[in-house]
Amino acid sequence: MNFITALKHRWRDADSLVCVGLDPEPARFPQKFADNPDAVFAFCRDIVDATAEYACSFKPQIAHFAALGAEDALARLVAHVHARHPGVPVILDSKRGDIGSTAQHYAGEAFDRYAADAVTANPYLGRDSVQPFLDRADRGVVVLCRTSNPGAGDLQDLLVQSDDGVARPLYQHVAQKVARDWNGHGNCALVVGATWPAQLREVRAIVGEMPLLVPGVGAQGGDVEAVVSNARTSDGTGLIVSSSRAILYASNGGDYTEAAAQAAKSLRDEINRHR
Ligand SMILES: O=c1ccn([C@@H]2O[C@H](COP(=O)(O)O)[C@@H](O)[C@H]2O)c(=O)[nH]1
Repeated sequence: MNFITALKHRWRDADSLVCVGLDPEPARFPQKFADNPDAVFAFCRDIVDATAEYACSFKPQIAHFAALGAEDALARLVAHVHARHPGVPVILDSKRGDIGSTAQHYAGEAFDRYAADAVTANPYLGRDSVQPFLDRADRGVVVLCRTSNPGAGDLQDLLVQSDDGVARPLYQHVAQKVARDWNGHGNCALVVGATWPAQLREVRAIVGEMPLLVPGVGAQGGDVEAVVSNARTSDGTGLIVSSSRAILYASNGGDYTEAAAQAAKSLRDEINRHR
């Protein structure tokens, strides 16, 4: 089953648009992990198992593992999700992009080494840099469009001449390109931050039913109601609303799994009240 179909099944079966972000920061782990040499894997596994019933997907962020030399933990974590929670897609957040010959290896990294169902990709180098990801029709390609960070507009809002001769902000041009030209296999999605509700609405108008990965609720302060009302599709889905720190570190005490589960459940319920 391809990524987009698996995601749709999961939206329906879990009645959830919540994506649980996996951004390990050992300094924020509960005390019980202090002497555990496999703490990164063990903590993330516990969070996965506690939150899976409320999750439409998981999103490990690769830098959080690589900076710790924990790539092996990341590979085992993805394998754990596939084995214990089949049908819950894993989106590897690596934001890769390079010339085609190197991008080929980035696609191998995400889909073969880590067995991710989808990957985030940076479109800045152009279509050929994303092509190795696009070619994997069974996997998803989640292209950066209007990111959640404060400086997103520095470049993404610059006006560029689109193919139809009209000047548009770069993020709208990216949305148009991906929806009209790059999505031949129907395996694309876009990243648009929860911190930008007006832009979410504009992107939704451009891309139709294409899934949007929306980070920025929780720790970054994005408004859930504004996200859902501006960017859901006509059937009340279309969104992968990602939250990492607010779920992972809901408690650093002995109740960390219950607190994470509660945080994921309450985000799911809040989203569902508005869709
Ligand atoms: O525009 C973007 C793209 C990716 N991210 C990533 O999402 C999570 C957000 O973490 P929170 O703790 O929920 O703030 C993190 O891994 C980012 O690298 C993003 O925030 N914005």
